[in-house]
Formats: sequence, C-alpha cells, structure tokens
Amino acid sequence: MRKNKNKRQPTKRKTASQTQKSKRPRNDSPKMTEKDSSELTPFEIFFQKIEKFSKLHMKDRDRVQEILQSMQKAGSKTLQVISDFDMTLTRFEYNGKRCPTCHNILERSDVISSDCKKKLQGLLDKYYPIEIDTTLSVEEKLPLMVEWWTKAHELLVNQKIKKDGLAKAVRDSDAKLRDGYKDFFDHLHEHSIPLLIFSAGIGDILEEVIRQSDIFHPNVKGVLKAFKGELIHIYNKREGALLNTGHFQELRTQTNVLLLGDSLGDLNMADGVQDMENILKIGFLNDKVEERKQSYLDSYDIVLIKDESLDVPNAVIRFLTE
Ligand SMILES: Nc1ccn([C@@H]2O[C@H](COP(=O)(O)O)[C@@H](O)[C@H]2O)c(=O)n1
Repeated sequence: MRKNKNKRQPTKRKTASQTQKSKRPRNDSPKMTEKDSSELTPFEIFFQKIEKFSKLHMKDRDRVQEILQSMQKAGSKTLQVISDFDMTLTRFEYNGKRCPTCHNILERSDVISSDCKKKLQGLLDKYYPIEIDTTLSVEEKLPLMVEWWTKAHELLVNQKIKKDGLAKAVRDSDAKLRDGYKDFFDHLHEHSIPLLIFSAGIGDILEEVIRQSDIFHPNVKGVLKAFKGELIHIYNKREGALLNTGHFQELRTQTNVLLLGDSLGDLNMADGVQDMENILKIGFLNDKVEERKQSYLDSYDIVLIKDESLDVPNAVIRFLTE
C-alpha cells in the first residue's frame, strides 16, 4: 500500500431518545451563532466547529446535539466505535481516480491470472450498480449480493493465493485510508476505546492494509471474513453482528456507540450491542449522491458528502474524550 474496563456503576441516566420528547419543537431553537462567542459553552464551540464543515449534512441538528451531549456526559469509558472498512475508513477517490476496495486490491494484483481478473471485473461491472441502485429494495438486492460475493470468492479461492502474496498485493496497490486516519486510530488507542471494524471485504487484506499503515493497535478488533465460514456481504451485517455476542458481551459497559458506514447495510452493525444508551451514526455518501442523499439523511444522523477525510469523526472523538 502506498503510504500517503473499568466497571461502571449502572446509572439511571436518561438517554437522548428519552429526553427528546420533553423538548420544544425541533426547529425553533435559537441558532448558536446568535450568541456572543464569549458566552459559548465548550459544547457550543465544538458544535459550531463541526457545522462549518461544508460537506456535513444533518436532517435534525437538535437531535445530533442531544445525542452528543448525552454521550459526552456518559464519559469516554462508555464509548465504543463500530466502523465499516471499504470506502468508510478507506478513501473512495484520490486525484479523481476510484480507490480500490479490499476485493479490488486482490483482483488488480499480480497474484491473480489475467483470465481471473477479467471475470472479476465482469462481476464488478454487473453487481456494483445493483449494490447502489436506489430503485431496488434490500430484499431484491440480497440474493444478487450473495451471488456476487460467492462467485468472486470461488474465483479467488481457485487462484490458490499465498499469504505473502497478499502483503505484496497491498503494498503494490493504490489503497488509501482516509485523511486523518492516523489521528483516528492513535487517538482511540490512547484512550483505550474499542474499535470494531465490521467489513464484508477480505479480512486478510484489510488486516494487511492497517498493519502496513502502522495502526493495527490492540484496541482494534474485526468482524471480518477470509474465505471460510459465514459469508458477510453488505446487506447481512445484522446477522454478522448477532453472531458476535461474545465480543459485545465483553463490551457491555460501552453502551455508547459511534457508528461509521458508507451503505445503508452498515446501519445494522451495532445490532448486537447490549443495553445501548446512545448511538451516533455518521454516514459517508460517496457515490450517486443526488439519488441517495435523502435516504442517507433519513438514516444517518450526520451525512458526509464526498468527504475523503476523517475530520468529522476525529472532531467528535476528540470532543467525547476531552
Ligand atoms: N467481489 C466484490 C464484492 C464486494 N466488493 C465491494 O466491497 C465492499 C464491501 O466491503 P465493506 O468493507 O464496505 O463492508 C462493497 O462496497 C462492495 O462494493 C467488491 O469490490 N468486490
């Protein structure tokens, strides 16, 4: 890759969703910009800062504020981060060119025969438009996604790739983590905040990407697949999450979740979290923006449109750990 528990006493704290109903109607709260800057609280200063990101969109800013304030009150020891990998922690584009997913890293490498490359490219051309098609329901897409993953994995398994071939494939690739990735991984590590990477990509490749970037810290865990076991594709992450009850049981005091994803399937990644108090969902909208904007705004609390950085998640994590 080219580089570019302490036990907490359970409290009867109200969650953001419980307090929400007692508040005044959504959009008649005074805008913070109307205040003199010397009167601003640390939270207001932080929130003004993130609102200035031009690529940041929210359907309900009051709700985002409530969640963030509730999460901050609970403290960073209650926080866990659950993130998708491809096109969420990695860049979608660089210098106008699409960046590869874990699958693409392998597909474009020397360890794959040219015949296999052609077939895999054919699968990508057929199934990726289906993955992002807004006119099809998840139920309609599901069998087709299983078909894509299964066919691609069969082709890859037949290539009999060796482990050292994977490291080379990553080294030679154009894969790039989003700008600010080092700050993201290092800061979570410094504050012992668990990071669960939940990916339908190729687990061995993903691990190699983060290893080669020197950010594979002990707080990073993965729900990933190589070519064995249950198939994880982008629309069955709920089932994947529910298979990982052991992990979520270990993190039962981390009841506040920051979720990062780039597809609507990623919204289910936190379904196994026990006794969840608050969840802030940040979604990266990378492709087919106009068609998909409304559904992302309806599903994610914060939507980052064509933002190739982790600046917003980093600002949120810094605020929650201050
Ligand atoms: N043969 C395939 C199958 C899937 N993809 C892409 O991988 C992404 C899934 O990984 P996440 O980390 O996002 O869960 C998904 O966006 C597919 O487009 C692929 O490139 N080749």
